[in-house]
Amino acid sequence: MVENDFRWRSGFPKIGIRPTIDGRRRGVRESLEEQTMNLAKSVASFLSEELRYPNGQPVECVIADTCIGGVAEAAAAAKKFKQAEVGLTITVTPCWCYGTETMDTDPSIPKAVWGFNGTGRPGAVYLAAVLAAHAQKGLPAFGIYGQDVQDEGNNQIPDDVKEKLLRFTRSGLAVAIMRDQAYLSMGSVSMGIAGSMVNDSFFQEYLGMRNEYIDMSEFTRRMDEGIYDPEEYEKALVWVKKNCKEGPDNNPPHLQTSRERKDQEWETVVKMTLIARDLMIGNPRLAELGFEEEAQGHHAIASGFQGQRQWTDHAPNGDFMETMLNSSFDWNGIRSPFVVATENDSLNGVGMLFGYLLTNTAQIFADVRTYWSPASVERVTGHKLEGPAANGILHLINSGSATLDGTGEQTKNGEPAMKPFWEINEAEVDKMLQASQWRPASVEYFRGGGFSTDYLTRGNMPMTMIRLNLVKGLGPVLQIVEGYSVDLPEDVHNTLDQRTDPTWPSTWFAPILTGTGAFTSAYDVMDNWGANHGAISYGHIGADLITLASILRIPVAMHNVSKEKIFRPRAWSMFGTEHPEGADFRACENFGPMYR
Ligand SMILES: C[C@H](O)[C@@H](O)[C@@H](O)C(=O)CO
Ligand SMILES: [Mn+2]
Repeated sequence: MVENDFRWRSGFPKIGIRPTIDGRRRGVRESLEEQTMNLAKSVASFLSEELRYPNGQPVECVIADTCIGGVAEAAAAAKKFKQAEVGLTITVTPCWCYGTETMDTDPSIPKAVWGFNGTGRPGAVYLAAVLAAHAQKGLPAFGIYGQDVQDEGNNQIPDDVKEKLLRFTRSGLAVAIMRDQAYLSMGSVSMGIAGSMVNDSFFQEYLGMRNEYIDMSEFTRRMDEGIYDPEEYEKALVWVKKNCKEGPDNNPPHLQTSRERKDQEWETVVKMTLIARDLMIGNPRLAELGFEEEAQGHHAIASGFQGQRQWTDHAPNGDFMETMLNSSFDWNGIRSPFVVATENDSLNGVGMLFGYLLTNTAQIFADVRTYWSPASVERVTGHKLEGPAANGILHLINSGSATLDGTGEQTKNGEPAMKPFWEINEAEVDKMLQASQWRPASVEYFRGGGFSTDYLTRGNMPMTMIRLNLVKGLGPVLQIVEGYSVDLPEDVHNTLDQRTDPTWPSTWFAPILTGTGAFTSAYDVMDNWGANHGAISYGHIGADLITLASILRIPVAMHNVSKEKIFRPRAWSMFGTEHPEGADFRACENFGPMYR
């Protein structure tokens, strides 16, 4: 297992914990000091036990040096947090304190307040007061308030509070980690796909991210001039020849290429993979080889490769490169996955980045290609869809690349899963490789050849598919659908798969239906989808995505997450409570993007 330290060399943001207190000395404050600080300590140790950074290390919390009873102590905490690179704050209190005097006022930091629901000196009343101040000052904050009254001195964190603390922290950390990182556009617009017209204002204002750009000719230059680590290249090629099974050539005989040509293409795609990674994150080996500038990389936490068509009309496609980088392992061993969008669809890349930062797991990039109604499946195959698939399925099939984690060959409690890299073992890597073939690319599409990743995702995985859209006049909008991957009988899959391109990776996806709106039927899900692509994450993470989107002020236009799991800043309810979806749009518009 490799911890890719170089990628994360700038470190991770920390979580600032702010114990606030009633500032009155000679009795009140003294009686609360210990309890308040203990509450902060228990939140800090709970979060560090539960959550990890993308490199697998436990998240780090920083607690203010003193309880915060007034503005001087609030300022001292803010100073300490700045030095410690705190990226989000959680204020905790068991008592009444003075709202605007103790609050965190940094507009670029996601914030939550846990007001202990006690009897003696209830923190919940401070919570209400400070959240009113946050609303009034346009600094939205999340309010956490346990359902049940706790006894004074009881520092146990109730389960409902834990769930909210985790949801806020996962989302707040995602926001803080992506901030100041870059999206690297490798190439430009692919086949007129609007998502690959990188919108730098969106990245800058909503995500706090930078944009980097290179022309795809940079790959040619680095290959021609040998700007990659030759030792790693040899190692990679040996590993690929041994572990990546080349599948049958599906091209019509007159388009099939020679063995010699295919071998050359393998060499090229392996070099492309090294080069794309080095472009994203840099590589100290390049400096040793005399390429100091290239060794720096583009500080990219996500990227996209245009591929089609200028590159793929002439050179091997990016499928191997995209798949390997998006997977949780390569020739160097098990490691955290990268985020690389196909067709440079930067908006899908952002969807993948959201899913990755919330879960630390690899993300599937796919075309949302076909809605198969139960009637069509029966007409074409004679098979009647059943179980979660009974209402129809979506064929998620990408034009040749998707993370190998998407095979579903990792397991959790015996069930197919996609896990953070530190939970994946070598046997699972082997199974993912065994379940995948590398099919010579369909030359009618990809004149330059290459190898497409071919696998079928195992069924019964809980999955969440999302799409970020940009709408002129409105801005970014997120769509979320939770569902399951589905197993089809082998012959049924083969018949349906043949209709698209059998050399590509396939996932059969059944959305969870609610019977209303966009979730009336699987057809309605597809019919409301905002674009040709979706980013798919393991697990039902819709609630975390909703929280994340609210921090970034990105409204959610469709989701099938149950009401009780939705957690947004308290001020959202000031925009209406009967129809939270409309309130979300109004709140996001009112507060505007995080960074301006
Ligand atoms: C090979 C084809 O051009 C595909 O790449 C194309 O249909 C898409 O993936 C569109 O999103
Ligand atoms: Mn596509």
